[in-house]
Amino acid sequence: MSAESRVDGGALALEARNLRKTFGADGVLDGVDLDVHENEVLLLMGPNGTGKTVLLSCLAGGLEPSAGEVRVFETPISDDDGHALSLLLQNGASVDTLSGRETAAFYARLHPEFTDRWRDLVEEFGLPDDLEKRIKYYSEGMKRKLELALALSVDAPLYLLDEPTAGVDLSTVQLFHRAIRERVAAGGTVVTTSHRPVDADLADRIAFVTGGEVTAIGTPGDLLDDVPTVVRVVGAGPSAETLESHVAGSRLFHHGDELRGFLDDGVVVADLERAAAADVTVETVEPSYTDAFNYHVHAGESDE
Ligand SMILES: Nc1ncnc2c1ncn2[C@@H]1O[C@H](COP(=O)(O)OP(=O)(O)OP(=O)(O)O)[C@@H](O)[C@H]1O
Repeated sequence: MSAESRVDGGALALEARNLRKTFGADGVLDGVDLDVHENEVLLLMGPNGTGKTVLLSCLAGGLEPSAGEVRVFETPISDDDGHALSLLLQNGASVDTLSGRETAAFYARLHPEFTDRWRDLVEEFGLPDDLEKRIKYYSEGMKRKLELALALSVDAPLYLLDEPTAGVDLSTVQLFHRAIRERVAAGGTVVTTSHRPVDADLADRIAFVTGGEVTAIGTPGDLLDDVPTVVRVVGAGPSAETLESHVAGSRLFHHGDELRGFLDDGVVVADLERAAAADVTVETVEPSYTDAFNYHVHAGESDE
C-alpha cells in the first residue's frame, strides 16, 4: 500500500477528541484532536516539555485524561483488554537489576500478544552478546535497542513509541526504521515521537504539538511546502537584531553558525541585504525539517 493511500484510507486506528490533561494547576494538554489512520506512521514532534509523552500515555490508556476521549479501533481505550496496542515509554521496560534476557522474559508475562520476535530483533540491532548483562550496565543506546525489540515483539495492531531513536547512532536509526516498517508492512499502525529530523523519513504524516495542542499536521512534503521562503544569513554579527525586524515574526533562528528566518509577503532578499553589513551573506534556501519545525512550532509565538 502506498503512503498516500495509507494516509487517506478509511478506517481509524486511533481517535483523540478534545483531550485535556492537567497536573494540579498546570495544564499540559489543552484540547488535542487527533485522527490516526489504520496502517499509517504518524510522527509527533514538538518542543521539550510540551506534552508528547503525556499525550502518548493518554492515548495508550496508561494515564487518565482530565477530559476528552480516546478510541482505539472504534472502542474506548478504557474498554481495551491490552490486545490493541504496544507501548514503548522511555526506560519503561528497563529494570536495572534484571539482565536483558530476564527483561524479555518479564515483558513476555506482561503482554498477552508477546512473541519471540525479540530474538531476531536483538540480533539485527547487534545486541545478542549483551543479553546476559544487567540492564544497569547497558548504555542508553543499548537500552533503546532492547526496549524497541521488546515493544515490536508484541503482535499488536497499534504501536505507540516514545522517542525510539533517542540516543542511538545513525546506522542504528536505519535498523530501527526497517524494523518499524516491517510492522507497518504487516498491517500495523505506528504513532511515534522524535526530536530527530531523520525520523521524518519514516513518517506518512507529522503532527507538530505545541502549547498543549496539535498546531499543524500533514505529510512531510505538505508541511515543508507550507513553510514560507527560508532566508539564510551568514556572518550577521551585531546586525542580526536589525535583520530580525525584516523577517516573519521578527525572529531569526540559530542553525549551527548561521541564522535562518522566513520572508514575510512582499519582503525580498534585497531588503535584508540593504539592512545588513556589507560582509553579511543573505540568500534563500530550500526548507529543511528544522525550518519546518521552527515555522510550525514557533511561528505564532511573537503574536501572542
Ligand atoms: N506525573 C506528572 N506530574 C506532574 N507533571 C507532569 C507529570 N508528567 C509530566 N508532567 C509535566 O508535563 C509536561 C509535559 O511533559 P512530557 O514529558 O509529556 O513532555 P515531552 O513533550 O514528552 O518532552 P520531551 O520532548 O522533553 O521528552 C512537563 O511540564 C512535565 O513536567
